[in-house]
Formats: sequence, C-alpha cells, structure tokens
Amino acid sequence: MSIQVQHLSKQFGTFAALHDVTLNVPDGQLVALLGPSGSGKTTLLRVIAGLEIPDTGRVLLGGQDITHAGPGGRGIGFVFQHYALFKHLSVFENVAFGLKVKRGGQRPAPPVIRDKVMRLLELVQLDWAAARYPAQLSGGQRQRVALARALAVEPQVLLLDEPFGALDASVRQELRDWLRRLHDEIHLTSIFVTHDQAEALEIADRIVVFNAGQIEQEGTPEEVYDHPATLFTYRFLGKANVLARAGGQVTLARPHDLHLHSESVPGAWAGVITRIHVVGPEARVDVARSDDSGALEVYLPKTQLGGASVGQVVYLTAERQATLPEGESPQRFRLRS
Ligand SMILES: Nc1ncnc2c1ncn2[C@@H]1O[C@H](COP(=O)(O)OP(=O)(O)OP(=O)(O)O)[C@@H](O)[C@H]1O
Repeated sequence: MSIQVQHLSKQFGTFAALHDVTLNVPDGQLVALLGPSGSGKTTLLRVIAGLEIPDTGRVLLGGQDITHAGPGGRGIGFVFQHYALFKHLSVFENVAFGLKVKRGGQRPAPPVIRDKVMRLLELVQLDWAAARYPAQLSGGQRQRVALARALAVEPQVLLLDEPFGALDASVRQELRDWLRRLHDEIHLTSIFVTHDQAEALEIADRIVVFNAGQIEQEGTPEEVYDHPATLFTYRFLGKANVLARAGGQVTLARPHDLHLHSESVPGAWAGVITRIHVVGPEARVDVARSDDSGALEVYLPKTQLGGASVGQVVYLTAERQATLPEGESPQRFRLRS
C-alpha cells in the first residue's frame, strides 16, 4: 500500500524537527530515510505510525487520509532499534502476541495462529527456536523475531527504525541481505531509517536524504550517489576529496574515482604519498598535493598498488568529478517525485 506525506511540519517547542516534508512511497517499495542524527528521520516515522501528531500536513495510506487516526487502526508494523521482545514469553508467544490480543471475532482460532506463527518463523529462519526465550537468542536472531512479530498482524506497511543499529558489523550485513530478500519475497511497502549510507545504498529501492528536518534529495541509490544535487548529499554519501574551489563552487571527487600515475600525464595534479594503508582487498593512499592545496585520499585495489611507497612523487587524475555550490544547500532538490 502506498504512503504519502504532504507538507508535514512538526515543532518541538521552538525547534522544527520536520519542515514542510512531502514524500511519496509507491506500493511495494523499500525506502531508506538517510541522514545525520537529529535530522528528523525518526520523527517522520513516528508521525506516519500515528505516535506523533503533525502540526500541519497530512499522511495518506493507500490514498486515504489517516492523519488523525489512532496508531492502532493504521495497519502499520513497527520495528525499533532495540528489539522490545517480551522477555517472559517464548519466541512463539512473542510472534503470536498481536494475534492473540485481537478482539473477539477478529482473533483467529488457535490452530490458525499456530500455523501462521510457524510460517513466519520459517520466513525469518527461526522455526527451530520457537520454544526458546529471547535471552537465549543472539541480537540478530532477536531482531528477526521482532520482525516476525511485526509481520504477524499483516500490516499494510512496515516501518523500521534503525533496525540493525545495535548489532555488530557482520550481523548487520547478514540482516541487510536478509531484509532485502524478505522484501523481494513479500513486497510490503517499507520505510527504514538509517544513518549508515552503505546500508541505504545496498538495500533500498529509493533513498531519501534528510537534512535539518527537510528532504535534501531523493532518488534511486544510483541517482543520489552518482548525481548528488548538493554538497551535503555528496559528503553524506561517502568520502569527498576537494579538488578545487572557485567562485562559490567546489569540485569534488570520490577516492575510488582518483587514479595514481607514477609519471606525469596531462591535466594531472602532482603530490607525494604520505601514507599507504591496506584495508582487506583495498589500498588507501594519502597524497599531499605539491601546490599545498591539501591532501587527497585515493582508494584502489591492493593488487594495483604496484611498487608505490611513502615519499614517492605521484600524479593524480580524476575519472569522475562533481562541481557543486559551496555552503548551505541553497535549495532542496528532488530528482523525481
Ligand atoms: N519528543 C520530543 N521533544 C523534544 N524534542 C524532540 C522530541 N523528539 C525529537 N526531538 C528532537 O527533534 C529532532 C529530530 O529528532 P529525530 O529523532 O527525528 O532525529 P533522527 O534523524 O531520527 O536522529 P537519530 O538518527 O539520532 O535517531 C532532534 O533534535 C530531537 O532532539
């Protein structure tokens, strides 16, 4: 089911947590809200969930205005960063909870509940753990139970607030892949909040970049990464090397888009290698520019490092670069609405 928010604003005292936010999430998409801490991502999710009432603006679910509907009646599943499972209930009981507390005629019969819970536990690959208690599971497993629990009541949409934030890197990676696969299987319209750009780029259909309570840019991962419309988006999506500044514009290049040469080539910048740092299969090379205009960081496969060494004079070219206005974003961009 599609989600639309139109001209949403929300103040906390004098602080504008959301300012005139308009966003369309088509049916079946997985959308990432990406932005720094305090930029309003969680507030937007809470407004959509009905946990926060906006000062102005509307929320529509499948075209229907639900701005003033209570959180219970919205058909929205919510998964938080800190898996709030019931500690005294088994995994099975946790997932069954939302079904068992349904009123009278809406409550499925016990065998139906059992079948449904077991199917969901299979979906999150935890059917073997049905009788366990949350304390007997790892963090990633608990988070999968939380997801199964949110899905049990057949929500129309799923909201995930930093669902993997509290987990270590390898478990996060595993759950990311898994969430993407799950989404491809069930096509539930989902919005997830993250401040991890790699996570957003990897699994989202669309990315919405937030900055200070407003949408800075939205688009597919390729659009926002390859065509950032503002300096803020460029910097937020990855490491940025400043190549030049002139007339209120700044020219930037990503570390992967810089090439190192041992001999001078036309249009290259000269510099000296100050550090070589190998991170797994990748080499990161710091170069101090000879014209004293600052340091550049270059990433390349370790196998292409050749005989490069600290102190060596090298020449740099940029395969791709972007020129953007400096300073605060003069306007908010939207690649496609
Ligand atoms: N109930 C509240 N009362 C007062 N201020 C609030 C309240 N909820 C949020 N804020 C403020 O609104 C701003 C946006 O908060 P929000 O949680 O939406 O940001 P976020 O982008 O989700 O950040 P994070 O990534 O740290 O979770 C923050 O400055 C926060 O302090």
